[in-house]
Amino acid sequence: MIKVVVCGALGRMGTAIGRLVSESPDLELVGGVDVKAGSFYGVPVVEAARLDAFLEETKPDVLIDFTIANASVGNIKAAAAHGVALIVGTTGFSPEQREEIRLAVEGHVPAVISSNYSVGVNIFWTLIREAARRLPEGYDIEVTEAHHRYKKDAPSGTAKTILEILDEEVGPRTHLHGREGMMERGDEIGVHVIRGGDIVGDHTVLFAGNYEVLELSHRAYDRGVFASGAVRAAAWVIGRKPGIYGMADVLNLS
Ligand SMILES: NC(=O)C1=CN([C@@H]2O[C@H](COP(=O)(O)OP(=O)(O)OC[C@H]3O[C@@H](n4cnc5c(N)ncnc54)[C@H](O)[C@@H]3O)[C@@H](O)[C@H]2O)C=CC1
Ligand SMILES: O=C(O)C1=N[C@H](C(=O)O)C[C@H](O)C1
Repeated sequence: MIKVVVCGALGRMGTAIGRLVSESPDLELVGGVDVKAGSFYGVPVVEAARLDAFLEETKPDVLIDFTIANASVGNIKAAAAHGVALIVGTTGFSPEQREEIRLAVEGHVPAVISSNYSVGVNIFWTLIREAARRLPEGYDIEVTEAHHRYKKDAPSGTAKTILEILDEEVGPRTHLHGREGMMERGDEIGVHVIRGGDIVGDHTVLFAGNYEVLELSHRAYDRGVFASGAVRAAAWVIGRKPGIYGMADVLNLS
């Protein structure tokens, strides 16, 4: 059995992941970590300050982190120091935090890090790459994302990954976050963020040319799509060489 600890256990994603882990025949949920102690699915949730001691006590094989960027970096460092493999779904890292994570993980433990664990979004990213690569010059590009009212980071991690893909395929362009006032369109990529209600996660890329628009969209209807991808990654990561992997590696898309 693969022993799993979930960081952010009492959050929206932690709850969904904990349920799937507790129902899996191959995984054992040994506990959770959150800001306050509690319990979930019959196992303890310990306070964040007790993470090191909890890893020492329970000796999990994998830690799944869906928290918040500032907390996640420390959780990743703690797991790597204990030789625990990682699944990281948290978004909103700064470039400096990404570098801290790279240094903590590389050469120490295998880690899957992805801004989106849904199968559909991982295929969506490949379609965006393909469209950006094949379309001739002259198409204007706009990225839109919509999420629930409680989401803290903007733009979403998934939208940032979309921008990285577009930059790789069409060359780096300015990312213009919203528009207001008088301005002429240049060759920037417009980025637009919507926050409201209980929207689970919508992303759209528009390639607008003369007399035609190519629009690629993904819409998540339930967090289960992210949770099941993260749990699939947790089973996959065990026994891999130390280093950073993406969900494309788990799904064999690369
Ligand atoms: N990669 C993916 O597929 C997905 C990523 N996410 C990302 O996952 C993260 C969490 O999202 P939600 O579950 O919606 O947020 P949430 O706010 O519902 O849950 C986060 C939980 O982390 C806890 N937390 C904060 N500091 C902590 C610490 N030091 N140690 C342990 N727990 C701590 C909070 O108390 C909270 O319970 C966000 O960054 C979000 O963008 C969300 C959905 C899918
Ligand atoms: O916070 C969320 O809810 C989500 N966050 C991820 C992101 O920032 O891209 C993935 C998904 O869209 C849901």
